[in-house]
Amino acid sequence: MATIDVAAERDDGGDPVLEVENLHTQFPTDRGVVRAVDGVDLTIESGEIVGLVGESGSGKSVLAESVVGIVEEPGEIVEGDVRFDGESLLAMSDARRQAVRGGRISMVFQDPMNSLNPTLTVGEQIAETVRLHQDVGESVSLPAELKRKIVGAAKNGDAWRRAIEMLEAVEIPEPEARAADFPHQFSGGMRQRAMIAMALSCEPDLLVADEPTTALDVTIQAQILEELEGLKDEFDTSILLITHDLAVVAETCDRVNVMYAGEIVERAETEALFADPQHPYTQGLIASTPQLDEPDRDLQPIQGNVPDLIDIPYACHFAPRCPEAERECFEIEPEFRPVGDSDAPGDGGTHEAACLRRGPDGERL
Ligand SMILES: Nc1ncnc2c1ncn2[C@@H]1O[C@H](COP(=O)(O)OP(=O)(O)OP(=O)(O)O)[C@@H](O)[C@H]1O
Ligand code: NI
Repeated sequence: MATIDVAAERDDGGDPVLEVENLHTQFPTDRGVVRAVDGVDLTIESGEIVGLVGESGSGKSVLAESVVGIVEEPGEIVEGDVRFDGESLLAMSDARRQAVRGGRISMVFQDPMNSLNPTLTVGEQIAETVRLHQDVGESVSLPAELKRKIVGAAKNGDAWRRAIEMLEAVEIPEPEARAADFPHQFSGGMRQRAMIAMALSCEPDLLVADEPTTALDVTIQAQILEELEGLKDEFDTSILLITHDLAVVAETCDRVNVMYAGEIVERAETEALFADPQHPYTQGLIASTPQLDEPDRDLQPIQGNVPDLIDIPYACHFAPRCPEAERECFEIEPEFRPVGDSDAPGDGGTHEAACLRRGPDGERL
């Protein structure tokens, strides 16, 4: 029996790190219940970068906050599950949940100034995270591999040295000198790198990055995304990358989930999504976004706005803005089904959309 357990523990390549199942997260307000996440399924396999895209107000950040456990009160998860490494985060004890979320899941936000402490040097903050993580490693039963890593880090020297290594890993020049700087002495791009260093310093299995480069100029953004990809390999971290920027997704992600008004409407390998977008919302998003390879193409904005998530009276949330909507779209809840050309590169039958008017093999219904 013991050998089976060990083998099962070691052989975890390709298993989902994160499984979000039928998740509903809501905020009660004076005006009614905001259904910010309204029945979302989403999976991240080990070693993947998975994108989550959609217009402002579609519920991306609330989904991320639900995964990381920082939904703002009185908001709460009212239905569904979030499983990490096969184990329900919602069902586990508070202590264990805190240990898992503190040690194995990290989050990076758009504005690092809100997450970095202005009164501590950057090095001190990263070192503190390293120390905290070492404590977690002692007090909780973690997989053997992770424990080895933690013990390794401790042996490597103190937390300060580890902090400098992390700053070096995210390519902060002169990391030893810069570790003694305060956050305001860093440029925007460097602060974002420092945030990523801090998030990765506990060697998480999952990094949730919510618009990590949106505030930065395009060149720095590209550099940081490239680094994120490198760090993913170096630290063996899976990444959920949230953005409203399709170009970022195209550059960085293995798979993409498109979110609209609290729901996922399409998911596919990145290549298949861009080569053959299926859901009218995804098609609208792509048509309204400048593409690197066709910078001169006319942009077609999607008509209308993301609806108020308080009371959506129609079955397909996109129906009122959809050029192809018919009466049934307002009445019948669309289920996910395979769409597009399953023989196309990168498809492999994993391209799915929730639209009554789409079927397999590029069928228009
Ligand atoms: N604390 C809160 N109280 C009430 N409603 C909230 C709260 N936080 C988020 N919402 C609502 O949930 C919905 C989804 O918001 P969310 O921030 O997740 O969107 P988003 O897709 O991340 O948008 P953006 O691209 O602008 O970041 C919005 O209607 C928002 O007003
Ligand atoms: Ni957001």
